[in-house]
Amino acid sequence: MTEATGIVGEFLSLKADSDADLLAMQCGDFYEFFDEDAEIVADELDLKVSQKSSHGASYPMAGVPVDDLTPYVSALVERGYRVAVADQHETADGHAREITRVVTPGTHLETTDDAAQYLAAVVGTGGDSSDPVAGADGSYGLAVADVTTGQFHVTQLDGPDARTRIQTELYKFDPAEVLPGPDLRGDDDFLDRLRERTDAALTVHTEESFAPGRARHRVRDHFGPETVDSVGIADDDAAICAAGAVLSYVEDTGVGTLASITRLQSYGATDHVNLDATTQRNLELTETMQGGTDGSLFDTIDHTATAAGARLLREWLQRPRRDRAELTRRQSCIAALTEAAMAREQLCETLSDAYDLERLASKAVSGSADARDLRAVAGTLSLLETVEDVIDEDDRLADSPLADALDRLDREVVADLAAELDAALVDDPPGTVRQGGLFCRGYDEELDAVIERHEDALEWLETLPDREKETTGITHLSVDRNKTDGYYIQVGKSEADDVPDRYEGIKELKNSKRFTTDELQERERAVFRLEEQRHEMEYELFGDLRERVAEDATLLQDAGRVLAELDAVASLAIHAVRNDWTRPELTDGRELDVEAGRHPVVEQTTEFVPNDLRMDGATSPPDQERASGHADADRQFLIVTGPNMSGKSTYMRQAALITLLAQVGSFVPARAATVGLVDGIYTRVGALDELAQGRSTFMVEMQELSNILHSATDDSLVILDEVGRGTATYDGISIAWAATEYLHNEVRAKTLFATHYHELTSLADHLDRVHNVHVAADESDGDVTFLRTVRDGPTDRSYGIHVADLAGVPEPVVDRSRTVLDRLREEKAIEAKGSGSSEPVQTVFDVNAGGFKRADESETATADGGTAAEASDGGLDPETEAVVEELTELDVNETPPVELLATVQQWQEQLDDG
Ligand SMILES: Nc1ncnc2c1ncn2[C@@H]1O[C@H](COP(=O)(O)OP(=O)(O)OP(=O)(O)O)[C@@H](O)[C@H]1O
Repeated sequence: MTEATGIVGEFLSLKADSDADLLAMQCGDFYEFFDEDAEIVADELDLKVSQKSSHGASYPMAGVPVDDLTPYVSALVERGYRVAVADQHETADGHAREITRVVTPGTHLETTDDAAQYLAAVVGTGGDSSDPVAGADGSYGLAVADVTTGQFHVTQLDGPDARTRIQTELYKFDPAEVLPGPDLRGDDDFLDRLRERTDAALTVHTEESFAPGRARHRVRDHFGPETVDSVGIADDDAAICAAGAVLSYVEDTGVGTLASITRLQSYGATDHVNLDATTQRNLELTETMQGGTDGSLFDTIDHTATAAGARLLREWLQRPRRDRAELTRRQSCIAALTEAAMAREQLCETLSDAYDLERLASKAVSGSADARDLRAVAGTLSLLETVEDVIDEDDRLADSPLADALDRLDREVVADLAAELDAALVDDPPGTVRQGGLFCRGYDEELDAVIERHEDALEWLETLPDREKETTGITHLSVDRNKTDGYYIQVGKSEADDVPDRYEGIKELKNSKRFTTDELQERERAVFRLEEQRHEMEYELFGDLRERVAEDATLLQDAGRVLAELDAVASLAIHAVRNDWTRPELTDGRELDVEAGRHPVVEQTTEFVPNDLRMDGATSPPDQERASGHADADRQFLIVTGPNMSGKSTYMRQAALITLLAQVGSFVPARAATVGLVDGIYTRVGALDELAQGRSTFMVEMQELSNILHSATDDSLVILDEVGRGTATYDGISIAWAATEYLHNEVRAKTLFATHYHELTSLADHLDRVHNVHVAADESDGDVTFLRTVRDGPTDRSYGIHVADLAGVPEPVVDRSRTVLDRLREEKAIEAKGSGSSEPVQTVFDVNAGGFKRADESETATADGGTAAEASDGGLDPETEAVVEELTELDVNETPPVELLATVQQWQEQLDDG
C-alpha cells in the first residue's frame, strides 16, 4: 500500500508522534478521526463512518463538530482511551496543526463524575520485592493529584512491608490512572495486584521524570523550596520522585491544569485509619459487594446538597482519621447542627445553590471556563455571606467550630472577586465566549463605545422595514438576515415588481423575492465590522477576567473546601437527626463499648433489633497478664457463634462501621458509644459460594488472613467471618484456632470472630481476653425464630438445616438431614434408607463402632470387614449397595456441611432411580 499523503498522511504522522490511543484532528469546523481510529470511535460512540479518498486510496473517516468535541472525548476517556487532540491554527501561508493536549483518565478535566479523579505516581527505592505477601523493606513514595480540583497529596513509607503498605495507600484513592515508577514497571506482582484492586489505567511515563534530581527540581520549582521543607518531605526522595513525575505528566499532557495544583499536602502513615481494599469492599463503603452503589454506606448517609460536599464525604469515609482533635472538631460541628434545626435547613438551602468551586478553579486555570462558569463562581462566592449570617444568627452554630471554618478565608478578597465578576458579567451569559453578549455595560469604556455603535447600527436595521414600507408603499416587506445572504429585504411575490430601482434582486423564492440596496450593504458591513470588533473585544476581556479568576485559584479552592465541609457535616447532622444517631465518646484507649447499636445500612430497611457490644479498654501488659494467669481479664476478643442467618455478620460489620463512622467524626447508630480510636480496621469475610469455587478461593482467604496477621497491631480492629471454612473441617478448625491464638497472644488486636466451629468456643476457657457471645434463636417444634439478640456465652447448636429449608432445598433432603443430624447428635447411628421393596430394609451405620449393620441385626460389623456385601446378601439392591458403600467411605468430620447435604441429596436420587 502506498503511504498516505495529504490530510490522512498528516493525521497518521501526528498520531505516530504521540503515544495516545486515539487522535482527534481539527479540520476546519470538525475534528476528524481517520483510519483505524475512525472505526474505533464509530464503534464506541455510534458515529457514522464515511470514506475519505486520498491519492487513490480510501480511508475510513468519522468526525464531530468543533464545538461538540468535549463530550465525545469525555466518553472515550471514560472508556479508558487516551485521546490526543490536534488543533488547527492559522499561519502566514495557510494553516498548521499540532497536538495541543492528550486527555487521559487521570487528567480529564471535563469529567461528568462528581467523585474525585486521581492521578497517582508510585515509586520504590531499594528493598527486595521477592516476597509478594509481606512486601519488602525500602522506601516507597506516592503522589496523588486530582487535576479537576487541584488536590495534591504526597506520602512516603519506609521500612518493613513498605511496598504492601504503599499499595494499600494507593487503593484508598481509587485512582483513575497510575504512573508506576521505573522500578515497579517490571514488577508483575505489583502490577497484577493493582489491576485486580483498581480500574486504573496504567501509563508508562518517561523515566527521566522520575529521576531524583530532576523531580526535586520540578517540585521545588512548582511549589517553592520553602514549601517542600515546611511540609516535611525534603528528605523523602521516593515521595519527591513520585511528586515530580505527576507534575511532569500533567504538564506533558497539556491539559493546562498544572497551575491549579497549588498546595502540596503531605501526610504521614499515621494520619489515617488503615483500610485495605478488601475491607473497603467488605464494609460496602461506597459500593456494595454486588458492585452497585445503592445500599452502600455512602449512599445511605449522603444527604449533601453539592457535588463537592458529596466528594468530601466520600473521601472521609474512604480515609477515616486518627487525629482525635480533628474528629472532635467535626463532631462539634455536627452536634451544633443537630440542635439548630432551622439554621441547618437554611444552611442546606443556601448550599444547594452553590457550584463546585474547586472544579471551577481548575477550569479557570486551564482556560476552559466560560462566562457561565465565572457567573457560577461569583454566585457561589456571594453565598458565603449568607452562610456567615446563618451561622452568626444561631448561637449554637456561632459558638461551634463551624464559625472558625469561615474565618479561614480572606473574606475581603472573596467579596472583591465576587463584586468584580458581578459587575463584569451579565446575569445570564451565553454558553460560548466567542459571540459576545457577556459583559455588562459600564465594565469597559471602549467596549461600551463599540456596543453603542453596534446597537445603533442594529437599530437602523430594525427600523428599516417601517421606513421602506412608508417610502415604497409595499405592504409585505421585511428585513432579515441569514448566513449566506447576510441582511436582505424580503418582498412578497405579488409586490415584487413594484420595488424601486435602487433595489437589487439577490434571490427568488417561491412566494417572495430578496433584495439588497447600496445603503443596506454599507450598513451591513458596518454591523459585521462592529460585531466582529465587539466579539473580539469581549473575548479578549473575558480571557483577562478568566486569568484574573485563575490567579485566585487557591482562594476558590479554599472557599470550595469550606463549603464542601459545611455540606458534609450538615449531611451527617441530617442523618444523625433522622436516624437517632448519637455522638460517640472518643478515647485513646482500646475500648469499644456500644449500647443498643445498629447497623447503619440494615436499619434503613429492617425493623432492627439493637445490640450491645462491650470490648474493654485497659489491658494488663502481656507479662503481667501471663504472670497473673487470671482467666477473667479484659474482654477484647469475641467469638461470635449462632445459627446461620441469625445476624453474626451484621453484628460484626456493625461494630466495624460504628468504629469507622466514629473516625469519620460522625455520630453513630447507637444509644451510646465509647470508641477507642483504632489505627486500622481489617476484615476477612467469607462468602458461602467460595465453597463451590474451590481451592484458589481458599488461597485468597488465606492470603487475606496472612495480611491481617502481618498488618494488624494492638490498636487495630479485626473482623473475621468464617475463617477456614473453605477447606476441610479439621484443617479449617485448626487454622481458625491457631489464628485466634496468634491474634490474642501476639497481635493483641481487638477482634470479633464469627464461626460455625463450635470447638473454638472452648478457647474462651484458655485465653484470658477471649469471650464468647452468641446471637440467640428460639427453636420449638422444628421451627427456628431468630431473635437477633446478642448474648454472652456460646450458642448451643447450629441451625443449618433450617436455612436449607428456607432456601428451598427439596423437602425429602431437609427431612432426611434432620434425621441424620439427630442421629449424629445422639451419637447413635445413621441409617441408609433403602428402597425398591414395600418394606424398606434399613442398614445402619453405627457411629460409635464405625461400621454397618442391618437394622434387624443385633451385631455390628466393621466397615472394612465386608459387611456391606453381607448386608446385600440379606436383600439389598445394587443401587442401595452402592450408596451404602459410599456412605461407608465418607468421613463426616472431614466433609464441609454443604457438601454433605449435596451428597445426601445425590444418594436419595440414586435410591429413587433404583
Ligand atoms: N439485629 C438485627 N435486627 C434485624 N435484622 C437483622 C439483625 N441482624 C441481622 N439481621 C438480618 O438477618 C439476616 C441474616 O444476617 P447475617 O447475614 O448477619 O447472618 P449470619 O449469622 O452472619 O449468617 P451466616 O452464618 O449464614 O453467614 C440479614 O438479612 C439481616 O438483615
